Amino acid sequence: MLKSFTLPDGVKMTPMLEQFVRWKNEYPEALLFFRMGDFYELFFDDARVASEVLDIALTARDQGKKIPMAGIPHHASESYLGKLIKKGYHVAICEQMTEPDGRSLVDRQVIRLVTPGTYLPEETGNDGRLVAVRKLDRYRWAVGSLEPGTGFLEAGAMPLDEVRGFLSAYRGSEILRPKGKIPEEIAFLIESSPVVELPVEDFDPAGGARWLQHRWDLASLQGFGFQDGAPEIGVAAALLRYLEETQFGAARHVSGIAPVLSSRYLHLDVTTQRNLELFDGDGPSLYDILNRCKTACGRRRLREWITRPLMDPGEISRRLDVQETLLNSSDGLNDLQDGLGHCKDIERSLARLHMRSGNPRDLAAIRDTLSALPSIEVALKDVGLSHLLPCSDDFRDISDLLAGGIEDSPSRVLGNGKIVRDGFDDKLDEWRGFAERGQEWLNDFTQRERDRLSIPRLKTGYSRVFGYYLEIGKGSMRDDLELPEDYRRRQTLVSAERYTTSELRDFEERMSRSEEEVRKRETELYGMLLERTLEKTEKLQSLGRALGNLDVLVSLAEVSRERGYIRPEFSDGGDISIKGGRHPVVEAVQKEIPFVPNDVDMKMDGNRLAIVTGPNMAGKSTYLRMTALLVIMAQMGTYIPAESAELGLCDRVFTRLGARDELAFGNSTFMVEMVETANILHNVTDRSLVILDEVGRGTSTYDGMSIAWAVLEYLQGACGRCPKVLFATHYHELTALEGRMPHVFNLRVEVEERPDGVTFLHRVVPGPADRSYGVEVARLAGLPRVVLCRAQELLERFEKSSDDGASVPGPSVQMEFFDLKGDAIIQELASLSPDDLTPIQALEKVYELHEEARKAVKP
Ligand SMILES: Nc1ncnc2c1ncn2[C@@H]1O[C@H](COP(=O)(O)OP(=O)(O)OP(=O)(O)O)[C@@H](O)[C@H]1O
Repeated sequence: MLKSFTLPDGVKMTPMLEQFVRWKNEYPEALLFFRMGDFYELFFDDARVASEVLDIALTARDQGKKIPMAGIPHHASESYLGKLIKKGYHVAICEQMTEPDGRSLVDRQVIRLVTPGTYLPEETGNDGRLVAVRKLDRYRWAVGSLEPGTGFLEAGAMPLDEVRGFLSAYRGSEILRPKGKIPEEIAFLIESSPVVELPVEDFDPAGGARWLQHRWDLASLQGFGFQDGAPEIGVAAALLRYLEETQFGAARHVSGIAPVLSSRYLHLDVTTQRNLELFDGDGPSLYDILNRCKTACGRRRLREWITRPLMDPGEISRRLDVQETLLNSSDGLNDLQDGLGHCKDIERSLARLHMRSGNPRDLAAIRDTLSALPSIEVALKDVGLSHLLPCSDDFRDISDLLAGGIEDSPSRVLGNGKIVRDGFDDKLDEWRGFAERGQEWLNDFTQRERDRLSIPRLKTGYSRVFGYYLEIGKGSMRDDLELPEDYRRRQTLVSAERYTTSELRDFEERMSRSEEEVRKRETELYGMLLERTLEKTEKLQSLGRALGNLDVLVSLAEVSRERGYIRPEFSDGGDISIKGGRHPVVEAVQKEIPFVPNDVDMKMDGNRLAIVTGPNMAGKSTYLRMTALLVIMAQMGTYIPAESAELGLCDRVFTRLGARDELAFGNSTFMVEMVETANILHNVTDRSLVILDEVGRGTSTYDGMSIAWAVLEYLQGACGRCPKVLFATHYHELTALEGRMPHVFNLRVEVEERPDGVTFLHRVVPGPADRSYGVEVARLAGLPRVVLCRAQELLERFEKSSDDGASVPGPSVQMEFFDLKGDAIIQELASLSPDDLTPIQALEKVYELHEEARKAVKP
């Protein structure tokens, strides 16, 4: 519980401070942006935080400096807000609700609570997202996500590994969860995210369903694909309610809910997304290579496509068909890129307008996009792809209205610059004309007064405090100067006197009225344009979605055109056959060395477990990753870098490649390696592709090799599934498994041995590698000569003693461990049913197995 805010000792309560304290106590966890004229002021601790995070001056409101204060100009508040939100702060915006009249206290109210997940900055690209998670029981979790920027709400119930994938896909989002201890299964995934704890009742499915039905005026949510009582509905309702509560209004742009259907997508768990560097990595990611999108809607959608490749061949084909059409028409592709270049992020603009953080520029963004629509429509029609966009006629009325109504570059803020175009509204034009003619009148008046007083240097001017005035410099104040009777002194300056007259006062009144009228009328017209636009929310949202999808398809086609990708074919079986495959990122980055294409051939009922050996640096990892990336790209429905490819659909890509993040949470490298391996072994399916790079490396050679061997054995048969596995290893002993185990085959990455060292050919060919060349690679890396010589000497000695079966135990000793006796004991153990044994029987069994095991270890 946060302590309620009280004024520090010695600070005198004033009406304004009373207002501050009241609002601060309503939102104790947020920094309070307290609007005072043209500034948002922060006080006390909030001011200290803001001053430090934003690097702005910390001043004080009172002479005793007991009220620390920091100010942010209202018109520049967005960027400051962004910095605070990025650091995880919540900000409550407390606005002035009445105009200051100099007499009574201005009324103030908090009108919006900005949080990391609900923040929609004016610049696109850093949108927040809300994610909610709730543990249902030992096996199931309910999760959901809400994109305030587009209004997309989804929810689902799923097992832990899928939840982890889901959470990792949306890492860094604001997480909503029921109050209580963080379930440790997901702790490492959410610990670095801003987390909001809500009462458990907020996640109640029945209450949530009732609320959503009422909210959307529906009798049931079954139309969205949710059964009555589905637990994920509670999560969805918690998300939407939180958004509405922070925005102080109905988020009308969230108008439905989609199920998270794990069977619809190729599942990529947290580790895989990171290991394959789909989005971030040390260098460019897959996203970076594929992203040629022109719009923020497209970039958002591309991320989604990469995170969730498809499982439906029909849907994949439809995406590929569009790209094929675009690739057959270079002109069409270029025209579409041009057209999309004029589109803005209308999904976000709509959301911002709904959430009251929008401004006239958001209407201009919608207008610009609608204006670009006809040219895109023509380009699509020319290539026969009209069905990809809603018809532009649907938007003609709103497009014309906005085109005629909104200035080219309207002011962001109402009442501070032009928003509505001249010629759009007679009344507005009239008042504007009046205000403009005012300047002419003032010029005439100035001239008249100069003539009347014979002071050619008499001036007129305007100050916020004193209004319009006539100014006579001290130098023009002749002794005989008699000021006309209607001159009233307003202000005395060192060098001049300022006056007003009744005529000037009348003018001032007329001017201020006309400015006020302009502001009023413009606000009315803006409100009307806004309302008319928001009436089209659903249509505009689907237009935004369609433009985003089109942008991705155009982007992918452009990359394929440039890099010579091909269309993958899909087959019903589960085989993977790729001819001349290339790694999309390595190929793009490594410009000076041509990428050596390689084949991948794995059969469901034939060779499906490849043991990939070869020296360090030969290209084993690259080959493994390439295979995974090509499968992912193909199922995203994009062309791939290869000569040809025929693929069966994969439902999961698992990878065990490296360990990074979790080290920070106290796990050793080996532990992380084993946890990830365990996850794979538990969840692998017939249609999974498993990429294992040097499993067992993190421990002693014999432990490591034993584990690697056992893992392979398990994947080969004991798991009861038949996944496709690529297993890169330096344990050459494992290559002996080809022929001993069905489905296992060897691949090696070739090198050329020369007298002066080795050359990496990066070519993957059948068969096992004969040795590691580790010492040669160490030489290439520049290890001191003396170390290299010693290493070579030791290597020869180890190899010799291994051959002799002498002091250094050879791998063959270890291999026997897995032989028949051990297997028999395991079989025996597995067949036991512990619950059916009496304690005596159990003890007897332990003695029996112990005896067997002893014999197996010491025959
Ligand atoms: N097919 C290829 N064509 C061109 N260059 C390649 C190819 N494969 C790999 N390389 C280059 O070789 C480098 C090393 O590759 P990679 O990391 O895959 O080797 P590795 O065999 O897994 O090494 P280690 O066993 O040390 O982990 C890559 O960074 C890349 O620059």
